[in-house]
Amino acid sequence: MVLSPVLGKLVSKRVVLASASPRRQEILTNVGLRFEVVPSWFKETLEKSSFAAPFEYAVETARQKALEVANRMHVKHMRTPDVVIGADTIVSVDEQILEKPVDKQDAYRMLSRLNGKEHSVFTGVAIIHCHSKDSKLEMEITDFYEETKVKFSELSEELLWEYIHSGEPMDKAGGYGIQALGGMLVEYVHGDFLNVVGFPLNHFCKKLAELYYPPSKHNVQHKKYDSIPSVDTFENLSDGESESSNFTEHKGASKLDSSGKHSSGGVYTSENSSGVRTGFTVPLENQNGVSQRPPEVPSKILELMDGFRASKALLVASKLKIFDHLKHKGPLKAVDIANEIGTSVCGTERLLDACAALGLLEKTPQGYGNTDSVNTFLTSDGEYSLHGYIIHSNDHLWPLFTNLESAIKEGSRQNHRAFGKKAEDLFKDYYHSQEGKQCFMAAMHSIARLTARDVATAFDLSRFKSACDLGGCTGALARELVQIYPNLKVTVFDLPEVIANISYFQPSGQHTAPVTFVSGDFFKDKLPEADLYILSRILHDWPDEKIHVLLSKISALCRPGCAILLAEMVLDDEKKNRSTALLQSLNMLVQTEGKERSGSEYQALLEQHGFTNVKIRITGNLLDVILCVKT
Ligand SMILES: O=c1[nH]cc([C@@H]2O[C@H](COP(=O)(O)OP(=O)(O)OP(=O)(O)O)[C@@H](O)[C@H]2O)c(=O)[nH]1
Repeated sequence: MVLSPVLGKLVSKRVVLASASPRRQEILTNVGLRFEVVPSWFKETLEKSSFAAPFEYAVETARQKALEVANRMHVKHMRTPDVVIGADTIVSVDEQILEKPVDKQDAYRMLSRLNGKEHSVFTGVAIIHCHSKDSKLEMEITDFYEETKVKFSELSEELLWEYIHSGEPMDKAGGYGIQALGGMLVEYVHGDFLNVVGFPLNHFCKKLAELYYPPSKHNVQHKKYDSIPSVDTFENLSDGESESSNFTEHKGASKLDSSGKHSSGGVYTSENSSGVRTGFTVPLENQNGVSQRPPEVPSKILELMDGFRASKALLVASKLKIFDHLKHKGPLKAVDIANEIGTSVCGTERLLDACAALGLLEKTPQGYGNTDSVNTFLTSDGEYSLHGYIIHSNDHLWPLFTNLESAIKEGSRQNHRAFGKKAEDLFKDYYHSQEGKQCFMAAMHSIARLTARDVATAFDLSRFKSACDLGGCTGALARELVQIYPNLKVTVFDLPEVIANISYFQPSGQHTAPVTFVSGDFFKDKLPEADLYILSRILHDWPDEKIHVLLSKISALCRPGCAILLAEMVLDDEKKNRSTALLQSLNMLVQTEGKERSGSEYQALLEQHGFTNVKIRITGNLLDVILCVKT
């Protein structure tokens, strides 16, 4: 994820959002931040006239909200959080500060003031880093604000009252919610939209970047409410990490005692002349006597270098069903999990700690527990479980990938090296045992479940009466299609050994229109007739020659107006951008004669068989979708 180097810094920390605002919770949850919500009890009653500018009021209120929560959590429960985030949003118009209206009349007064005019929305944000030392709370506080200008249209009295009666204004600064009905009142927005909604996410990420990757000294801004430091892209930041890069001290953060007062002296780590935090400085000179510093740590390279370790930790934890145990019995201590699954305590503890540090598990004094996304995607019984694909990756793809070097040298698949036998046909290899068959089907099923909605809705398919999903395996996509298009009759066509095993994957107790299953080999046997032929993750298994055989068979059955829907990872034409798809192409190299292709390559293949009007949708999910029509 693009922002992960910055937000990743918070993954292992206990983060608390000191706000009851559902909008702030949503904005931060949407970017994957995990935090507890502890609404602040601070009353927003600071004397407005004592602040020189409206933003100072918002910043101070945000600070007080966050300080109240940090102190309360430390004193009351002795559960000191690592980071507390507070925020306060106000509207400023004609030198007046507007907060949330107290009643409908108040909302009317506010909205009348804003009517037909431009106003400013300020959100003040405070980020407090807490440390408990000798049971005393030490805090380092960073604050900032963001301003967005919003202009209201000229609105009639009637419209204002209609809006007020909707109830929406009551818990919103300035008496409107730009993200909902209030959006209709707004003529323009200059600046960060989310700032108006209640949380300036962009500035927050930049502030984190500034805190965790301090700029070199000549860039440091000293003014209290100075401009945002320039950070080009978050992903390019070197995180210079190792464990020592946890927040220590930075320009712009002031050290506070538990009363919120600034204290002198402190825990500053030293900064060398280039602003790099070090414990001590080693002078380095090259042969010419010019002093040199080693280059910044290449975090992206290090991450890739070690990526296989993280993958394997995830695969092994899944294989050992650790996530399943934690879902049903967690939180559990390492020793209890080790006893449950029959593993060593020392090894299990290391694996659990690694999974926690990777953000998969939560580690608390009660033990280890799953995060929400692990419950959804990594346990074997989750509706959108990837467990099947993970086991396939561990047992099948991993051994193949260990032979990638040979695959590159030889340009061919490596089943013989990985599994000690000559590869026949891709599917014969998988289906040689009942276990292999079910493992492969579970893998395909889990990807199909996760992608089916996006594939089915990438284009409007409502004009088609019948569809045939060639190689449709367990019917996961077919079922999604009949749900979305109730008039569509869908047939799944797959090998007899697949059809014989579909009962394991049928949903229980769901009353959806039935899907028909027909067994056969799409290269050899007669295909069912249909208006729409679906090939989801099929063409990438095969070389061009085989694809031509299949497409010509389909083309022969298609009348004009019939269509083909492909679901594949589509490469960009220059083959340089989509790393997931490019890595998938290596995955096809180690095990098949197929490959991933670009949109133009698919278009060329399809057009040779009379399928034109090729449209491509990049879904943002694992599979992209191509629709083309027989002319
Ligand atoms: O367009 C929109 N403008 C503002 C909002 C919401 O308004 C409130 C602002 O109030 P405040 O900053 O005091 O925050 P509270 O909701 O009281 O929560 P705290 O516990 O943090 O004090 C805020 O919720 C904005 O989201 C909006 O929704 N749309």
